Amino acid sequence: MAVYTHVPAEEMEALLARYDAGTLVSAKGIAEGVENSNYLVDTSSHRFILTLYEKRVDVADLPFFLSLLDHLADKGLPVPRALRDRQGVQLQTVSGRPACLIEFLNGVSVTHPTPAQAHATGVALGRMHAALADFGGQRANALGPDGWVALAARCGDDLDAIAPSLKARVSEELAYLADNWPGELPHSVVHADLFPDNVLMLGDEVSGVIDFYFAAREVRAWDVAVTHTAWCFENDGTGFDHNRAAALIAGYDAAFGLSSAERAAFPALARGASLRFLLTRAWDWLNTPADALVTRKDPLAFLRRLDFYRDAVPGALGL
Ligand SMILES: Nc1ncnc2c1ncn2[C@@H]1O[C@H](COP(=O)(O)OP(=O)(O)OP(=O)(O)O)[C@@H](O)[C@H]1O
Ligand SMILES: N[C@@H](CCO)C(=O)O
Repeated sequence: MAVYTHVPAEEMEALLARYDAGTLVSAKGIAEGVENSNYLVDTSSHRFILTLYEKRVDVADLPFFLSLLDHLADKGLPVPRALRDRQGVQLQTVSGRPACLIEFLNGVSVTHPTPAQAHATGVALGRMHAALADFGGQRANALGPDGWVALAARCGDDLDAIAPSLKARVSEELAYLADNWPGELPHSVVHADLFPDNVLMLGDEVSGVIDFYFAAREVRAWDVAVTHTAWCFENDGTGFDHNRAAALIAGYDAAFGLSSAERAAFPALARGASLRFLLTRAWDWLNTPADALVTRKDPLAFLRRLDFYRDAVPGALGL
């Protein structure tokens, strides 16, 4: 459930009055998502998403995110823009939180992707990377290699309360990545969180890519690795699906291209991707009160992925 901030109807109406967007018909809190509060807003003429930024999103980063959405939408990608009010303002304040009224895109998130859907996602990611080649926005990746070291230190000994010896396993992985991280590969602004719940699909077509709030400048192929970790396993990190992986990589390769250096580095990139989600989930696991409305995500689902990438021969990854 993700509605942290309640927005009274009167405040919703006052917000809509700033736009040429019709009058309020209904507003419903959206259960999915964990980071921000989201409402589905229907007016007499449109449907919107109202997002109130909470928790991890730093207000200082919002201009970067909003210009990124505009850049990708301008290039024809299925990315929702934050609407401008009659004064040209995108970023509003609603119930005391920074907020945006965002275009609604049709589509559903799949839970068991088919190879065709994984292929379409690879194509969408490749097109996004192509479109980002001339995007000048700058945001450092707080959840890149340095961030993992810091987050592991903040979790500290408590990691072992999640699973025996998890702290040692994380340290071993950080040491491996310190020696093997392919930081010399091409960088770009990347989505960095392209999980199935952030891709809207109609049949086998991608109708929307959402939730850019972890986007940052990083090794570009790391984004492919993040997507690989997110799309090619069962939720619990078991059951790697080679066909899905091969389809995802083929789609990306057709739309943008994965170089031989990026392929060679893929196991290390995928280990870094798995560690990123293991650590953020571990932190949330340790710091979310048991009675919170948000369902904590299982960190061990990414420990299983990490073990898989450590042990897999590169040819098994669908590259
Ligand atoms: N532009 C959009 N068009 C249609 N539906 C959307 C749009 N933006 C968000 N949604 C819906 O709202 C849900 C939550 O959005 P989102 O994933 O951005 O939330 P979040 O709390 O920021 O996310 P997360 O926990 O994934 O980091 C999505 O699963 C989707 O169903
Ligand atoms: N996609 C992430 C949540 C956002 O960081 C996860 O599943 O852990």
